[in-house]
Amino acid sequence: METNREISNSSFTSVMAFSHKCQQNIPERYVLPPLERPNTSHADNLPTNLPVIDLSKMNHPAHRSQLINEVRAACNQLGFFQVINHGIPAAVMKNALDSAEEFFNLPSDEKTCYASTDVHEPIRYGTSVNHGMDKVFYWRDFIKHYANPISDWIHLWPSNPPTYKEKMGSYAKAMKVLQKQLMEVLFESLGLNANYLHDDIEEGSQVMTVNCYPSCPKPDLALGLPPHTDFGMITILNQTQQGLEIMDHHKKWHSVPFIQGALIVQLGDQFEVISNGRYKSVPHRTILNAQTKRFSIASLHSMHIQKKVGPAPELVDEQHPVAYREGSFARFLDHISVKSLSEESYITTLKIT
Ligand SMILES: O=C(O)CCC(=O)C(=O)O
Ligand SMILES: [Fe+2]
Repeated sequence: METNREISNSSFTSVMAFSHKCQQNIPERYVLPPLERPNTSHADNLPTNLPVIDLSKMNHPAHRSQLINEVRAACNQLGFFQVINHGIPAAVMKNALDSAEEFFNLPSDEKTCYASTDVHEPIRYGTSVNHGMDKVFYWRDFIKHYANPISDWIHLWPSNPPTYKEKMGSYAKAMKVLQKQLMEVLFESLGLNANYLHDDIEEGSQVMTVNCYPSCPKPDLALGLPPHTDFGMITILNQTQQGLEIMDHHKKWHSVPFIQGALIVQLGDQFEVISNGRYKSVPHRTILNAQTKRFSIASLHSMHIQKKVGPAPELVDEQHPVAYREGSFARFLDHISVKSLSEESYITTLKIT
């Protein structure tokens, strides 16, 4: 019997392969309906002051409360901020992005051996197909792999380029440390103990999604990734150049500026539920560039996939009644939720109206 991996392997065409062939036009199925195109859906191209937070304040008792206030303001406003002085060496960040680029530049058959559409596979190479809208494809290739605990999974990660495991592995470990620090700050910003859910976070899941957005001859007609929210607690993102857009509470899109050395932090749906809706997960999407390829690495941190997540009892009172039912996010092995696209999103089903 043919396995899922063999089937998708034999019929798989990457966007990278298309982008080599398509000099002028893109295949019809990548062309979005006019209202979903990047330039027609209220994209805000004016520079905006999106929050940038200096994490070195974390280690100075005199400055920590200022940091907590900045994080609270950013999360109330957007569910998004960038961090600088986060302690991750520049070489670790660069090595991971270089490994991503080397991997995607490999000949097709070295990548398609990881191709699968089965979200249970611990390592998966693919192109984006939007959930439930099977006519719409998005202009990116990705490789996704489990990282927690890294010792259980790293042997499955690509062996070529030869330093991939080591470089991406160091980056994954650094992200795990950073997410714990961020989680403490985030919980404090909600008035919770910094060690809130400590054990659950320790045993939680970490998935690395490594994205390649090839240059696109018609960047106004397609998207790299559709609008979505990440389902987990937080996502930490490292990128080679600008391309991410986030949506504010007025449904206005903002381009996220590229800041050398910074990392992007985004709140996911699980954090929205735990915060009892005080903070909202941030809808985001990626736009394309006619000239250059863009690489990004999203480190997705969530509660264990089977764990039921509900609002923190400390955040429920008369002014803030329970806003979400408790539920497990097990169906989101693929990590992408669709809050901003559809009323049928999972988080909407948990919401108590
Ligand atoms: O590439 C980016 O900037 C965003 C990636 C992303 O949203 C994801 O992998 O979920
Ligand atoms: Fe995302």
